[in-house]
Order: sequence, then structure tokens, then C-alpha cells
Amino acid sequence: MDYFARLQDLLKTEKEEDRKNYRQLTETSPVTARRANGLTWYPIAIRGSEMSRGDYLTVELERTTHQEIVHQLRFGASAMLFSNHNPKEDHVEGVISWQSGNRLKLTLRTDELPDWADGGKLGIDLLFDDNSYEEMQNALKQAAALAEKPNEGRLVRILTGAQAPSFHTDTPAFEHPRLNVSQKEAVQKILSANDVAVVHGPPGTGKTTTLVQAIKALIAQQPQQVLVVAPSNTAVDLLSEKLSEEGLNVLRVGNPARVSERLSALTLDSKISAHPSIKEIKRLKKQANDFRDMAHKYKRSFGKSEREQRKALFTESRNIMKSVENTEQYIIDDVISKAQVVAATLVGASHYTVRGRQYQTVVIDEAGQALEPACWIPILKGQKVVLAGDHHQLSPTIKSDEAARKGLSTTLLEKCSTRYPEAVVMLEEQYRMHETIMGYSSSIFYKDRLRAHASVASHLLHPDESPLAFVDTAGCGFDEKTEGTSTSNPEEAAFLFKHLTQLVGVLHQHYQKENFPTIAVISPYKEQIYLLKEQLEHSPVLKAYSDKISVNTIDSFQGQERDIVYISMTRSNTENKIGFLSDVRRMNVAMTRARKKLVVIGDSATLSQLPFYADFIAYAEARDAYRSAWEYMEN
Ligand SMILES: Nc1ncnc2c1ncn2[C@@H]1O[C@H](COP(=O)(O)OP(=O)(O)OP(=O)(O)O)[C@@H](O)[C@H]1O
Repeated sequence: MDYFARLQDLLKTEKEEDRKNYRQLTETSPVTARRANGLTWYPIAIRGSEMSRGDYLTVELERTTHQEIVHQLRFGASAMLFSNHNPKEDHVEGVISWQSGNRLKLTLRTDELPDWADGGKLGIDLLFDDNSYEEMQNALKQAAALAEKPNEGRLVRILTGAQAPSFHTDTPAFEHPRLNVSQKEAVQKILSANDVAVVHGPPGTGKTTTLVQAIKALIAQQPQQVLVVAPSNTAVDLLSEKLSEEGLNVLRVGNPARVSERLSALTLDSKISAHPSIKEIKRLKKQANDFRDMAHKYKRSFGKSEREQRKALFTESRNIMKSVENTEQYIIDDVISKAQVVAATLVGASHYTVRGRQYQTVVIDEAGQALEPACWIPILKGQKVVLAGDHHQLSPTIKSDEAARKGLSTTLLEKCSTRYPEAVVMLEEQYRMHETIMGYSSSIFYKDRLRAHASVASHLLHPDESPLAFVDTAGCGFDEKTEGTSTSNPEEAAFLFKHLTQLVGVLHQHYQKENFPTIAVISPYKEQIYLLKEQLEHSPVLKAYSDKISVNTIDSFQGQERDIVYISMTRSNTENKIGFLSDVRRMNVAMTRARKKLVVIGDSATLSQLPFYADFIAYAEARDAYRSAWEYMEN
């Protein structure tokens, strides 16, 4: 089928580009550069080791210097333990089987540690993620084959546009005291869909709340195990927690990104150790060890009867271990089958513990950020799929421009929304933003259909504080600086903090430290973020509020909210280049993080190149929210 052959090609292009980037980052860089890029932990120490299934050795490793750098050494990734004395020869590969804080466990593809591991200077490198690409390619191949099978390929044909979806017409209206009208409509759509339903959740509209209730309702409608997946561990964690709070039995496959007792109780390991039959296993293991010890006592006796005795003891010990394995498998099967919800990342849905399972319903959250080939991994395990997300917020990160241009950046969510409007319900009431903050985004992206709930529609930091400001730096001479591919604007950064310091000074009179408003300072440019962070460090007034202020890129704020949001637009040049500010979805995310006050600082002359910004500035002007930076500089 053309559809999948094309996707397979695009994915191949993407993989090549990804691998190229990875090589550039790793092969020529010294360990410190790899560490700064989040690909390496160094130095590390071995804290313990144990045998795991299949005679593999699992070693526990710890970063020994304090390192806050964000890293990518996560559960499920392939990684390599190396010695920096002679890294070319002294290395061994494995898979990360657990990670938390500064520790991780690496399951090696061997049964013992090599000698060089005693020599110090150890580190661990992330390896290229072949496995995820393989899983995606396999899923695409399987989907293509399935589409040709008249009796089995229905869902595949529907999702690729070859056949229309159908809905029950007799599903009773869904009622729930805590959901609003469009949320109830979304649950109703999910219940009535035979094949596909789409929940379009603009910022702050309660998408998670809706999905949780929909999953409960699905299980009440017909007892079943639901597969719940998302591209990021953070989203999977959030849903797992909420579903479990609602009393559902959730199995979190894989390794939660966040450390919380509630979450770790949902993992397979934790459920296994809480299982009633685990006592039996412990007893059997002890018995097997006792027999083994007894056998070893015959070591120095060479008589025939001793030899036989010894052999019998070993056999007995081995038999017991067999039964241990059987019991373990029984426990695993029991734990998995009791789960009402299996929660994992898209690729994690094919983890060996749940690999062969089928589900009636598959729910994909954050589908606006999910690469389509990755979505096919869980979709093939279900009969019906629910896609939830917002294709007007950030799209999946794609490394190959060519693959992106040819369509890999278009998500299945977007395709289904366009193809089947009858399957889509948009959540229309939002619980985050003052209506003036919401207004521009709503008019550009959501056909003016968003409404602010009464509890937030007119909330302000203080009756004298306006909800929106565009501060124009045009003509101030705040020129951007470009080095390599990154852009920054030191004077804009300094100005931003001056403005923020003033605001904090005013708010200081109205708020206690405990309930002081939360603040985000964001910019699309990494280099600008470094600068902003540095300047924040040197501002004594703001430093006193450092636990209230977060500074980071737009991408890292998706899904979050703050009372006050400052956006440093950074670009200011005479050639009118705006680079990736032209991705207006990213701007949509930035602007909709603010609850009570949004301050956008930028150069109107540069920004107005794009109608999106020209219109935003006009929107601000019409609401008396336009200011020139000169006004502040004169004060
Ligand atoms: N029907 C409702 N009535 C009152 N409050 C609600 C309702 N639905 C959601 N909320 C509130 O709105 C906020 C956002 O809800 P939720 O976390 O479900 O949103 P979301 O859409 O998943 O967020 P995001 O914008 O990150 O996608 C929460 O504080 C939640 O309590």
C-alpha cells in the first residue's frame, strides 16, 4: 500500500539524519561535550550488580559529581559502559532498565563485568536508538499487510482514509456532574465511536480530566483493558496517576520519569513484589539455595555414591528454580491481567512484558506531538482508537528537514481531524487564561470558539494590573546577536528583567511570599535562555523569588501554566529575519501558558513581517496593551 511505503521511506530519511546528528555529537566530541549534550554520564561509579533474567548482568551506576544537566539516559534506551582510559576498546553495551535521579541500572549483554571496569574512569554513553526505529518500521509493515485483509484491516483502512468510520446512534447521553458541556460531548463521542474518536483539547480545556472520565466510562460500558499511551513519559505519568486516583487498576509499563510513591506503586516491579505469591517464591529460592549449598559440601568427596548424591541435589535445586520461574511468570500474568489500564509510551507499548496483548480501545494522548509511525505501534494492538491533543500546539520534533517537508511532521491527529470532522469534539471552555490573554489565540487557531470559564475570565494579579502587554523595542537599538545557529539579544534580556523587577516590586506590596504569583520567562532561543538565566542569577531582587521564577524554552513549557508569563522574542534585525518564530504553533503554546498576565517583549518592525505578529500587535493596541520600551527606559 502506497500510504505505508511512503511513511517507511520518510522514516528511513529521518533515521539517517538522526544517526548523522548522533555521530556528529558523539564520535568527534570529548566526554565533556557529550556530557553537556545530555548523552553521557561521567564520571560514574558502580554501586552494585545482580543477575537478571536470561543470565544477564545488571549493574547499578551512579553519577559521582553533582550534575544538573538534563540528560537522555532513560529507561529502555541502549547505552554503553566505557572506560575513559581506552574507550575505543574498553566498552560493553546494554539496555537501561531503570533510572532515577543520579542512578541508573544497565542490563549488560554479558554475564560478567570485564576486568577494565575495576580501573576507574568509567562513564556511560547513550547509543543511537535503533530499537525505536525498528519498532516503528515493523509497525508500518504490519499495518500495510493488515490493510489488505478484508476481515482484519478495518481500523487501518479507516485511519488511512480508505474507508469511513462508523458510530453507534443509540448511545445514551453521557452525564457527569463535574464535566462541562463539550467535555461530556467528547466522552459521548468516545463511547459511541466504533473505530475512531478525536478529542481536540486547546490550552487549559481539561483534556486530561475528560480522558480520565472517558476511560472510566468505557470500562463501565463494557469491562475491558484499555491501553493508554503518549509520546512522553511525563504525559503517561500524569494520566497514570489521575486514573489510579479515580480507583482504576493501572499498570505503568516502563519507568516513570518522575519519582513519586504513588507512581512507582503502579509499575510491574512494584506490583510483583506486593503479590501474595511472592512469599512462595522467596521460600522456593531459599530451598534451591540450600540444596545447592548441600551439594557443594560434597566437593572434595569423590566416591560414586557421593557423586550421585551431589548430582541429585543439583538436579533438585535446578527443578526448584524452574518452578520459581513458572511462579514468577504466573505472577506477571496475574498482575497484567488484573490491570484495567495499561499505560506506556508509544514505543513502550511493545515492551516484552505486554508485547503480544490486544485491547479493545487504545487511547493516544498528546497525539499532536506524536510521530505517526510511532502511533502505529499501539494502534495495531487495538480495535478502536481515541486520539487526544491539539494540532495547533507543538508538533513532533523532526530532525530531517526533507522528511518534515514531505509530510512526516503531519500527525495522524491532524489527518483524522481534517478527514473525519464527524469524529472530532473540540473542548471549548478553558480554565486557565484571562479572556484577553485567550482572545488572540482563540481567534487565530480556534475559530473564536474558546470561552473562558467564569472563574478565570476576568482574574487579574491585582485590580490595577492589566492582563496583557506588548512591549515594543523597535528603535531601541536592541540588536540580536547570531553565533552559529543560535540567536540571542542581551539588551532585550536586560530590559526584560528591568520590567519584571518593577512588576515584582509592585506585587511585593500585595502578596505574601507563600502565595506570590508564579512566573515564567520564556524564549524560543536556547542561547537567549542561557543569557536570561545568567542575568537572573545576578539580580538580587529577583533572586529572592527564584523559587517562583522559571526560565526555559517554549518547548519545555508545553502543558504547563504560570500566573505571569514573559516572552522574550529575541529577534531584532534589519533584514527582517524571524527564523523559527515563523512556527506560529510554538507561539500559540508560549502565549497560552499565562493565567493572569502575559508580557510579550519584541521588536515590532522585525516581527511584523509575519501577519500573525502584526495582527497580534494590533490586537494589543486595540486593548490598550501596546507600550513602547522607551516609556520604561525613561523612568
Ligand atoms: N469541568 C471542569 N470544571 C472545573 N474545572 C475543570 C474542569 N475541567 C478541567 N478543569 C480544570 O482545568 C485545569 C486543566 O485541566 P486538565 O489538567 O485536565 O487540562 P488539560 O487540558 O489536560 O491541560 P493542558 O492545557 O496541559 O492540555 C485543571 O485545574 C482542572 O481542574
